[in-house]
Amino acid sequence: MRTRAAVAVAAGKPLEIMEVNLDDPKEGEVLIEIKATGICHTDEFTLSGADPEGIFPSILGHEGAGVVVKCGPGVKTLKPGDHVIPLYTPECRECPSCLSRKTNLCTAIRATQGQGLMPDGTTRFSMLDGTPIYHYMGCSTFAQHTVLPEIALAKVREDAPFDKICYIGCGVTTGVGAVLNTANVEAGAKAVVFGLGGIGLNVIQGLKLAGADMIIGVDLNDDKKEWGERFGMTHFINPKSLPEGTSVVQAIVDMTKTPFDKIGGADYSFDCTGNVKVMRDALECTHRGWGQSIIIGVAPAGAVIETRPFQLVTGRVWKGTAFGGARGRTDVPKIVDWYMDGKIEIDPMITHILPLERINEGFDLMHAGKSIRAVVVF
Ligand SMILES: NC(=O)c1ccc[n+]([C@@H]2O[C@H](COP(=O)([O-])OP(=O)(O)OC[C@H]3O[C@@H](n4cnc5c(N)ncnc54)[C@H](O)[C@@H]3O)[C@@H](O)[C@H]2O)c1
Ligand SMILES: [Zn+2]
Ligand SMILES: [Zn+2]
Repeated sequence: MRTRAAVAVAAGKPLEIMEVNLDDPKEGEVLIEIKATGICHTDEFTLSGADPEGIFPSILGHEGAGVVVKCGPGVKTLKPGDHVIPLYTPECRECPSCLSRKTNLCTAIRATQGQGLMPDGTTRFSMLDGTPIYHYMGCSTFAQHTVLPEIALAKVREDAPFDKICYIGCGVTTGVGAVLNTANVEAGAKAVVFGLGGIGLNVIQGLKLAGADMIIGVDLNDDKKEWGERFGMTHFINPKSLPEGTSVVQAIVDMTKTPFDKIGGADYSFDCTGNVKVMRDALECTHRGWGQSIIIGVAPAGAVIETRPFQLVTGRVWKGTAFGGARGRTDVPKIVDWYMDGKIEIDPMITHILPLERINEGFDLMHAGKSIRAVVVF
């Protein structure tokens, strides 16, 4: 069939809207119609050329929601008409990683997904002249129709609006999941969130859901204070506004001290900036003996994190998380329920809605720091 897509023709170039060929789903694959897709920072990272694994031409996008149109042979758990959210972290429930119950990083299709291919090693998309177009993060949601393996689709309830729940395909789950799955934050905790963008705000609402007492947000942009407070942040620090000689680490340690606990430090911290210097501060502002710091941000190629080993010897823990530690097919439908039940918010974070033809404006808004999430609707 033919469908409409925004194609990333080369690194650093705007996306081009064009008609493309899309082949039928093969064994274990499903063809879906995308109804809405968010534009995430990671799409921008790849489009800019900074992603060493970026492949072109490709169809980017990994934060979508849509409807099943056609199932390939052997598909058992989905049927035409089902509402689904594509998963860049699939859940096969059969591989060593899935069976370990210790990670969400399913390895069933990892190798081909990283090469922009379906599990059989070929692509379903091509240009009208036959040139293959690569898949992206196994999802390629910047197309009106796309093909995914069955194990990379979460079936969700049919009354949930596509233009909101698409955000659960990455940003919401990453932020909320980092709190609930990776850090396992307990009620009463003191936590710090570095970077109050589309991910950090979801960490904040996850912390509120977990019952954290103190939620400190850190951002270089003062406009983010109001955004953070909107979702439950209790304190804000702009590192640029601290008194001369006070580090952000010292400021956080001081804020978290009590008459009983004169050591101070956060119980949990989250990096949502991708800056390795911020990651170090995030570790070092946590409490001696038990503080945990979770890395969510994606750093530039070749960047390394550093700290003194003594920080870990004295009980601090450094962790990272992908897709918020969520097992997609199991957890994503539950997060959709939380949204529909009003336990988490999405609507205010969708700051812009655009038609596919204007998708490049969504990237411009992100560069300018003007959007939390821009969503493309088909
Ligand atoms: N681990 C995962 O599964 C996963 C999933 C999605 C996104 N990400 C990554 O998460 C990061 C955040 O994504 P986003 O969409 O929220 O980005 P964003 O651009 O919307 O937000 C980043 C925020 O960090 C702030 N910031 C930048 N430098 C800072 C500094 N030095 N100190 C304090 N604040 C600073 C910015 O002002 C901005 O508000 C990105 O690196 C993205 O690639 C990771
Ligand atoms: Zn993303
Ligand atoms: Zn698996």
